[in-house]
Amino acid sequence: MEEKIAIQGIEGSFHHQVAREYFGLDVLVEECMSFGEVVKSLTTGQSQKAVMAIENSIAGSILPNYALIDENNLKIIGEHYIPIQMNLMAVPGRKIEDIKKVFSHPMALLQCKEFFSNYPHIRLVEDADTASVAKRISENNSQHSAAVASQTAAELFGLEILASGIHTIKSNTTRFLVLSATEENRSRQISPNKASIKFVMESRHGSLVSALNILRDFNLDMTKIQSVPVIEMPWKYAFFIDVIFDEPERFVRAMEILEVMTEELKILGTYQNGLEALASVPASASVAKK
Ligand SMILES: O=C(O)C(=O)C[C@]1(C(=O)O)C=C[C@@H](O)C=C1
Repeated sequence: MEEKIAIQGIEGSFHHQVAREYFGLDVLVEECMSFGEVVKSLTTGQSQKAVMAIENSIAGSILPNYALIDENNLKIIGEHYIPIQMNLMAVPGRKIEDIKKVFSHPMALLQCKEFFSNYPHIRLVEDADTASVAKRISENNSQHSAAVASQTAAELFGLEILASGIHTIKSNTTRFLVLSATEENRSRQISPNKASIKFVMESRHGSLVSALNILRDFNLDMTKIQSVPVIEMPWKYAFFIDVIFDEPERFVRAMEILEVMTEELKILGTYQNGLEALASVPASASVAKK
């Protein structure tokens, strides 16, 4: 059976771009219209792996995705970063003054807030993904609506770009996780140098600092810490932490100690640090047309 990769969005979305860069140009994707659907596709075995955005350098973390990964016991088997270039597009011949509504994925709209503050006559409407709104505007020949999406989406669906590079900070980057329902389903057998963990601690003076000191003692370099509320227990938090390391044995030893110190410790996955690969990608790289 050919391996299927669940993505949020359709062909021409940023998730699609990631799937093609990570798995190869002829990757077989399962298009899902929400992150919940992506997870369902994995847990029901419809897809073997998935790509899921987790944070953006302008808009921040996608917190519900941490909960989805955790609650469904998904494994993080890789990560991939891409530079994100946002463009405003409409059917050919339209001007920005003609546009009354702009549709896109919520994270995409957040990344362009500053641009739209100059156009108060435009209403921003959240939608499933960047590419599907571009497709719909094209199919309906909408005269007063526009989409925020990639240049690839404009090319795929025959739209004209009214303004390019409209994201607030030019070095806009999104980090995506590669997920699987089982640990065995790894795609790359290279030894891991990054890990994502989650822990919950008793809330007492200095408990988080003691846990972080263990990471430091074992030379684990923390690249991210995210607190997420524990839903059943108001004002209690789970900490999601990413670390990079040179020696996997040090990671294993640190986890043995953290296991004892915490109420709950979960290793969400060990994988290859994707930032090293980003350094070699040109800023304008995008999905080639099929
Ligand atoms: O709508 C898309 O094209 C997506 O792939 C979704 C998504 C996201 O989930 O953050 C991906 C990257 C960008 O940061 C904006 C939107």
